[in-house]
Amino acid sequence: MIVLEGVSHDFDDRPVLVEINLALPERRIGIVGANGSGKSTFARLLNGLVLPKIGRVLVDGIDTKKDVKAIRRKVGFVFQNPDHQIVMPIVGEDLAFGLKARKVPKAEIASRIDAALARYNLGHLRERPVHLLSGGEKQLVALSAVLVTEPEIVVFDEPTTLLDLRNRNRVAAAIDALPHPALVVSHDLDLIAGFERILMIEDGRVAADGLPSEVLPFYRERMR
Ligand SMILES: Nc1ncnc2c1ncn2[C@@H]1O[C@H](COP(=O)(O)OP(=O)(O)OP(=O)(O)O)[C@@H](O)[C@H]1O
Repeated sequence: MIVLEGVSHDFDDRPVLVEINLALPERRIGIVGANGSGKSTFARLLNGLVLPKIGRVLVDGIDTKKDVKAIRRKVGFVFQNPDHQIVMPIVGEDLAFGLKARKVPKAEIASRIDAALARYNLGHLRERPVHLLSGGEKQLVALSAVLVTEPEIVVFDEPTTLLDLRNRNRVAAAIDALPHPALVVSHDLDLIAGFERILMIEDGRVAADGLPSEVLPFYRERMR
């Protein structure tokens, strides 16, 4: 479980997150908020991409400031733009990258990549140059590259924003089918409407926290 204790963060003395206290045990948590409200920063705190200036973020009791390597192993992060995440030119190489960094044996790397690509019927893309993939394929490859490292929790930062409707639906189905607990930052309210819990961030604070049926109508009203 992820816990935030008295978390505040600023960039160049400009407050971005203020006094956040949360325990996040649910399997599906959505995070909404206006542009610039602090959602990405919040998401990045959860796997140590951002370390809080004040307070602590704990993942299964481990402080992100104390053991960021362990946190990265536990919490996978899927970026809004897969181009910011995919580092190798060929799909299979990209999936191998994180496993090599974790010193996974060669034979196991091959079988884990096969299994990860098979999950989304992407096996035929294994030798494909990344730049030839469609947006939806790229996002699913980026998700596969995270899942192949076997994280316990997955954080998504606006995973459907860049996608057309068909690809958005593929990624939504992938998130839905994921056995992992997932936290999803999104402006796509349909994507998170079936989640267990929604956090609404406003000016760096948690302005609403509850069921989608409570928080989403409130958020829609705030955005009018
Ligand atoms: N690395 C950084 N350095 C300086 N300022 C930053 C940095 N990252 C974010 N900010 C600023 O912090 C504020 C919150 O940004 P954040 O990306 O967390 O918002 P967001 O809610 O995810 O926005 P959006 O919906 O537009 O993606 C913004 O004003 C942004 O410009």
